Amino acid sequence: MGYRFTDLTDACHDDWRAYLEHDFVRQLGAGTLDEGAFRHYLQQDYLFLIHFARAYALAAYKSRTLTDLRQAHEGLKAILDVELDLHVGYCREWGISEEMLAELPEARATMAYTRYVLDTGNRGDLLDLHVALAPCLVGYGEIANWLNAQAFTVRGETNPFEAWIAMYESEEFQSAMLAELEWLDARLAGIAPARFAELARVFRDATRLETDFWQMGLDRAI
Ligand SMILES: Cc1ncc(C[n+]2csc(CCO)c2C)c(N)n1
Repeated sequence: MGYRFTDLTDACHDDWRAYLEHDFVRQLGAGTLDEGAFRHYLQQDYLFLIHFARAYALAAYKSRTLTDLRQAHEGLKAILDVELDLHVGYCREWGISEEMLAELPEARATMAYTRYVLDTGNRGDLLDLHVALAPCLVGYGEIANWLNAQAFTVRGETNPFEAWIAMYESEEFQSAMLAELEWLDARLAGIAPARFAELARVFRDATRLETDFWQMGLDRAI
C-alpha cells in the first residue's frame, strides 16, 4: 500500500485542523481581525517569504534530477520576481513602507519556522524539504477553501481582508497547490513505514510552527 499526502494530515489531524481553523483565520474570514494584528502578520510574512526563497534555493541544491532542479528554479524565480513585489505593494496599501520592511526585527515565531524548514532540508533530502514546506503551500489553499465554506465568512468589499482570501482561492494559486500535491503523492507512494513516520513528524512540526505564526500575528509578538 502506498502513502499519500492525506496520510500526513491524518497522522496529525488535530494539529492540522488547529492550524487551518485558527482564530486568526476565523477573524480574517469574518472581517473582524484587528488591523494591527494583520499588519504585524504582513510584516513578518515579508521576512518569511525571503527565507522561503532560500528554501527553494536549497531545493535546487538538493535536486537529483533536472526536472526537480527546474521546478526549484521556477519556485525561486516566482518569489523573487513576482511574489515579493506583490507583497511589498500589498504592504504599501496597508500603510507599511518598503523602508519599514527593510528595518524589521524578526519575530521569534518567524525565526523558528523558517529556520526549521531550512534545517530540515539541510539534514534531509528533497522529500523532507517538500514535506516541511507543505503546510505552507497546501495549507493556505485549504484555508481559503475552508473559509469559503463557512457561514461566518464575509466576501467582497466589506471585508478588509478580501484581497488575501481572493489571492489564495485564485486559480493560479490553487493549481500550484494541486501540482505540489501530485508531486508529494508520487514520492510518498514508494516509501516504507519507518520513513513515513519520520516525514509525519516533520509535517506535524511544520504545521505547529504555522499555528505559532498565526498566534504571533494575533499577539503582535516579536
Ligand atoms: C507563514 C506563511 N505560510 C504560508 C504562506 C503561503 N505561501 C508563502 S510562499 C508560498 C509559495 C509560493 O507562492 C505560499 C503558498 C505565507 N504567505 N505565510
